Amino acid sequence: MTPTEIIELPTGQKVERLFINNEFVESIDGKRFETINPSTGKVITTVAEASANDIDIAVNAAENAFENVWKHVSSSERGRLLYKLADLIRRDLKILAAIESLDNGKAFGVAQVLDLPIVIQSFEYFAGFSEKINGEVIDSSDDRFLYTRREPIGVVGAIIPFNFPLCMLSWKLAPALITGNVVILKPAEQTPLSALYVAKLIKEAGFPPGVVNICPGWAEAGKAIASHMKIGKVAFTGSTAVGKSILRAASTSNMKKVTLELGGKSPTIIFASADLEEAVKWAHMGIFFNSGQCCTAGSRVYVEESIYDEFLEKFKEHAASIKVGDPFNKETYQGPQVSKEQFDSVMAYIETGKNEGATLEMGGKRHGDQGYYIQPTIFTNVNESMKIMREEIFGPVVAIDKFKTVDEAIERAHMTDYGLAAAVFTKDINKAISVANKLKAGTVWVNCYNLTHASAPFGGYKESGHGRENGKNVLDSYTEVKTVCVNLNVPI
Ligand SMILES: NC(=O)c1ccc[n+]([C@@H]2O[C@H](COP(=O)([O-])OP(=O)(O)OC[C@H]3O[C@@H](n4cnc5c(N)ncnc54)[C@H](O)[C@@H]3O)[C@@H](O)[C@H]2O)c1
Repeated sequence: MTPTEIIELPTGQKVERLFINNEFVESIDGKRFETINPSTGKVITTVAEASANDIDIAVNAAENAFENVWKHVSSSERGRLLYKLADLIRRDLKILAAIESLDNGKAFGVAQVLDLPIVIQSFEYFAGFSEKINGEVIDSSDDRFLYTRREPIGVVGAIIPFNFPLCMLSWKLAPALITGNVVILKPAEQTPLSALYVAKLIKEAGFPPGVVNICPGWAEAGKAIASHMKIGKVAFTGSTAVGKSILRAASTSNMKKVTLELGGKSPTIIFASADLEEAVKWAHMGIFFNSGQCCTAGSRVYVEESIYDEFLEKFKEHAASIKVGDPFNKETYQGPQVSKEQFDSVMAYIETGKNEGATLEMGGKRHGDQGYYIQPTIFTNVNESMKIMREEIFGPVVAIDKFKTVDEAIERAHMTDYGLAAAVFTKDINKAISVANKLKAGTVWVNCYNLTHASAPFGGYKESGHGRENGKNVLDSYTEVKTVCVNLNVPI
């Protein structure tokens, strides 16, 4: 199957325009941009590019759909539509995994068994909240009758990154829709295709026109969403720098609600009491999964001194045994970086690491002679004043160092502005729980890495974010709570 055939399947229609009001339309100014296959560097296709004017049109369509249709659709019907969408995604799982792999570069096999099941789980988990999003009656113990209502916010903006295009789409759409909101979603400029394929499925599932609008574009479209006066909430996932600009835009426009899922520089702590084989396997997954393009990437690994040499040897052996290459090859685990810009940025960090005096233990070079592949790269002899230990690299680059005491491990784990995730490896349950409880991170994995669940809150401490996604509490961030107070002394 050629890339073009994948994009055209299954109806013959091409998914390369803006999806507004359940129609695929060109942008107002006719602008288009290229989306590139990162494993070859060649253009897959061009896609209509949303400008601020297109966002305005989408917001008006969404507002109209909210006021005239969606507001009046029952919660159970909203749940039914989400279940239907999940079924259609399950039906077209291989096509979606192929598009994701083609546009992003992630391994096709991994997209099938990890990304797509997460997407389906998200839609089904939140569909299950239909008829369960209720207010409450409050006993005031006086002459008042108090109750609360949970109402949708209205038009919600969603801006997502390139690393998990479909997962991030589902984490935003599912809670927004089940709570009765309408959505304008902007996929990342590097990976617009899978969201547009989902747009076709949204129409097929029977969502009314205007309820979901998908507008590919660049920063201009994102800025238009963040500062739009009719958008009541923006849910953003991406870099901390852009997250800060979203917060500023929200505060200087209409004070829209904001949730931010941002970057990380997550520590992995491996104690001598760990199962070494398991620790090697999971720490590898922690950094090299998705070519290191994970917000949670375990890019700083701290190993207890007594097992450091053995761990390093085994980790290097494991890294060398993992297949890097064509994402459509069944054996492949690590594909290319998503774009030339990301490739150049990661290679520049590798140069910085060398110049800062870290020891390059393995990798550090381009892999192959086409596309944006980078060898799995390991640095040792590092310290927290180095740029490669402080900044998010977003590539297959890990820094490994040794520690002597628990306190030292925790102290060094905290030497970062981020706080998205952390991991602890030990067979000592008391140590595992005590260290996990102390770590300042939104998720702490014990003897595993990168496992998420729709029912578990996900988000960051410190500069890794604002608020949480997933879990039942995320529904609060998509609803307004209204208190109604009735004076019982006035007969009605
Ligand atoms: N915490 C999480 O849940 C999570 C998950 C995935 C990725 N991330 C983070 O995402 C980043 C990588 O993704 P990226 O490079 O696509 O991030 P990015 O911040 O460059 O872009 C994210 C999105 O924001 C848009 N955008 C860019 N500039 C904008 C602006 N000024 N105003 C509004 N929108 C703008 C982009 O077009 C894209 O759609 C990493 O920092 C990673 O850690 C976080």
